[in-house]
Amino acid sequence: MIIDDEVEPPYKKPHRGLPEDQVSSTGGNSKTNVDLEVSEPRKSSSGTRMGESSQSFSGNRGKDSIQVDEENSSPVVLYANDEPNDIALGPTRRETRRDQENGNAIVLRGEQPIDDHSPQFVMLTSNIRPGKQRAANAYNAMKRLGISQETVKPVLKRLWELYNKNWALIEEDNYRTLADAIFEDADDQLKKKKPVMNIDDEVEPQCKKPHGGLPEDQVSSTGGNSKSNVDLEVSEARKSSSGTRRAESSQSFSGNKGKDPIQVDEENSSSVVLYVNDEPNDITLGPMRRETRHDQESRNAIVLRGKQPTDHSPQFAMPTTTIRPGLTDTPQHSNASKKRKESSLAYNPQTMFQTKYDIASSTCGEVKLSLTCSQAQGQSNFHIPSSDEVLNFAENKYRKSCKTVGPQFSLVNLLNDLCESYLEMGSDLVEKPHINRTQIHRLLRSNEDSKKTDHPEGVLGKRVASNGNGSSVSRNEKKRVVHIVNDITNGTEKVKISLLDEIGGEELPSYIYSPENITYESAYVHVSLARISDMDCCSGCKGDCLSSSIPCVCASDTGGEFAYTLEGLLNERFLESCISMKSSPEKHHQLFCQDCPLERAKNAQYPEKCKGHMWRKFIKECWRKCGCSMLCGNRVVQRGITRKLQVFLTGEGKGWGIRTLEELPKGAFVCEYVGEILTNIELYERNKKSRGQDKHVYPVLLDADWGTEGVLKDEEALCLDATHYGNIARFINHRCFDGNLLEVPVQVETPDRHYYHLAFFTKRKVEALEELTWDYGIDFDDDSHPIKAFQCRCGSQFCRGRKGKS
Ligand SMILES: C[S@@+](CC[C@H](N)C(=O)[O-])C[C@H]1O[C@@H](n2cnc3c(N)ncnc32)[C@H](O)[C@@H]1O
Repeated sequence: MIIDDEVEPPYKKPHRGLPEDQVSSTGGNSKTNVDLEVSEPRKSSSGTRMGESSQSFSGNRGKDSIQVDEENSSPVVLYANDEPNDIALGPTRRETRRDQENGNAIVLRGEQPIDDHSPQFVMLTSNIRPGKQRAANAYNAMKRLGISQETVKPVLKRLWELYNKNWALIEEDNYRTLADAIFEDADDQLKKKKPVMNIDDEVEPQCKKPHGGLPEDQVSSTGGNSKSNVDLEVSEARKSSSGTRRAESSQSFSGNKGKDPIQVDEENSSSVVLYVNDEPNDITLGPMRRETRHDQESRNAIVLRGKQPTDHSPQFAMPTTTIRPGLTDTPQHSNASKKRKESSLAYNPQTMFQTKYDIASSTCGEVKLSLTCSQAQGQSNFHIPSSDEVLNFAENKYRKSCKTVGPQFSLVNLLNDLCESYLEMGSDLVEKPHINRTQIHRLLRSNEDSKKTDHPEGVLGKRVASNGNGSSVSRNEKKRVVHIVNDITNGTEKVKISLLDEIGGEELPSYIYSPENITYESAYVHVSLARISDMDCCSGCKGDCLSSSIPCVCASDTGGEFAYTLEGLLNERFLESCISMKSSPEKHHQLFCQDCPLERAKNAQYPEKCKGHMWRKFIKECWRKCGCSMLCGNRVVQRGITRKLQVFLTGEGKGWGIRTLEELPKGAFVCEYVGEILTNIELYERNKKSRGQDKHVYPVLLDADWGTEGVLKDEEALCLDATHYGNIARFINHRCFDGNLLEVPVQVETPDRHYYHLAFFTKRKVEALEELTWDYGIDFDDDSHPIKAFQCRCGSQFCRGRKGKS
């Protein structure tokens, strides 16, 4: 293979994440298909073919990972040192390295490594496959934060799928989302992993598993103590007192506020008990029970307070824990500590925050965690605050930000918050350095913008220098919290539906995901085979009713023509007529009840006259008594969600919304509206109780058939309320007139039209990543309507609710 120095490098700007001036590539064009490589400087004489010693990012370390087009290729060989798990955030050596033999190739510039752990980057090869290259870029960016490729890989893959293979979204803000996802992952792992080990036994062999959730190489160990260290230990409240002494200067948090701590270190220690309920913690979304629990024995508690549980509240999920001064550096643990320390330099959020922690788990479900927070080191004006001071401060902070234990609870974050509080309390600075994700984001961005350093502390240092007070982050600055939930359906739908908050600042929605409607209490929903007459079903059909030349009886309600096409879309004629009915109801039938259940619910004694309900076309699907298969083309809504959808934070003052991750053709079924089936009376009762205080409202009326029969009984006048139980449709926002979805009543199991399914279909082709919206049909001037009006921010030129209620 010939290396041609003269040839224009194909990738001039190899890496979005790396400052351009730090990486350059030479080398010629080639057809070489090269996996991203990191290799030792090699003795290879060819200089062209990657030898045995090369390591590829695709995981085949030590193997020959590239295919070289012998004739045309000239790979750029890039070297990185072979230190595993290095801290990536250290200043790096400014240097240029070359493949000695071929005189080409890698040019890596950076600063001198401060120590042996400094990684060196990496790599560009000519004609790297774009996907691979972008993956490698991502690995690089993360590596610079000390996150190993092994850790990044699964998260990156997940994000990549989540974003529908859209690399740009992953690369945005210098991989901020990726970094966040890795954090979340680590948090999740921490939460999920059941601790194992009797914490009372402090002998070395029982601390085999250093960390409840992270792989061993991701757990760091505290080094020595310093005056500014904070050591937190998390374990079951216990009586043990042996082997737990730490150096005199170590400081522990105490939650017991003046009461006797759980004595561990007789001289210096005090303990904190964190109580969180102990149900499995995998309910991602749901109203949360916030509670305070005390350990009877120890009388010590960090109190996580919040609202009283509601009827709908699932419980969340952490083992009972105690925080107390360090155990991990005791002689008994020294081997394990050492081992952990050796491997602690891989990904570890705490390393990023300059905070280290030791975690050990026991066979009886306890976790011991020691946290060292070292930002305070070197701050001349730092004093060690009292434990009570810190706890009060942290508790207040939590109260203010409503950070109660919920689905997003993370022990690591909590500990980190405590550390931050410690720093804030201990520092005399007006503005304090919050070393948190916000900081990391800023650092990432700063890295990209300034292209000056790989070292976040370097950036910090400059900022510190710039304002002269040791800090760059305003205390009041709003924290940016980015959430990613992989599947909000908790596996109840056939497809996963992710949730993404790229903006931050919004709590995760609080409700229970339900894929199907469920009666709350009094609603009359009678589903039985006996109610389905022969005229209502096609018991003689087989297979797919749509494939028959003569439509079966199930099409009779839709004029002898099925509502669906062979492609599974809503029939154009049917769709257009529904759209027309909705957009100009006056031209079509308005139905008026003799005795309107809505008005009755408002005023039972003197109900006002019915204001009218829009008459709708129904789709009647094949159902249980029909002979066709579940794959029949006339069973679309009942097969459930099939499209790739995502809940996202809209950032337009509308709260969460839904978007599609794939292009949707016109007439595509998206989802149905699922909630609790309530009577109107029940809905009014709920509204009365909430007194309009709820931020968002989630009811829809099932009034498509009101007024066609005589007087509807209260238990037959129904609505769906997705406030507490609902599916993804609860997130669909309103848009005046030109929303891209249309709601259509669908009969799926009963001919009774007072209960039906409300299904959403696209009114037109919808592009990937477009928000999905429908017109709620709100009268923004009607204050008495059960679906409360809001100040509309739909952005439509036809908006009729801009001046509505705020
Ligand atoms: C069914 S929920 C939709 C999901 C909601 N955005 C959320 O975050 O949970 C309806 C509520 O969303 C908000 N909303 C929906 N469409 C809106 C719009 N066009 N402008 C402002 N707020 C809107 C209103 O608060 C409304 O009560």
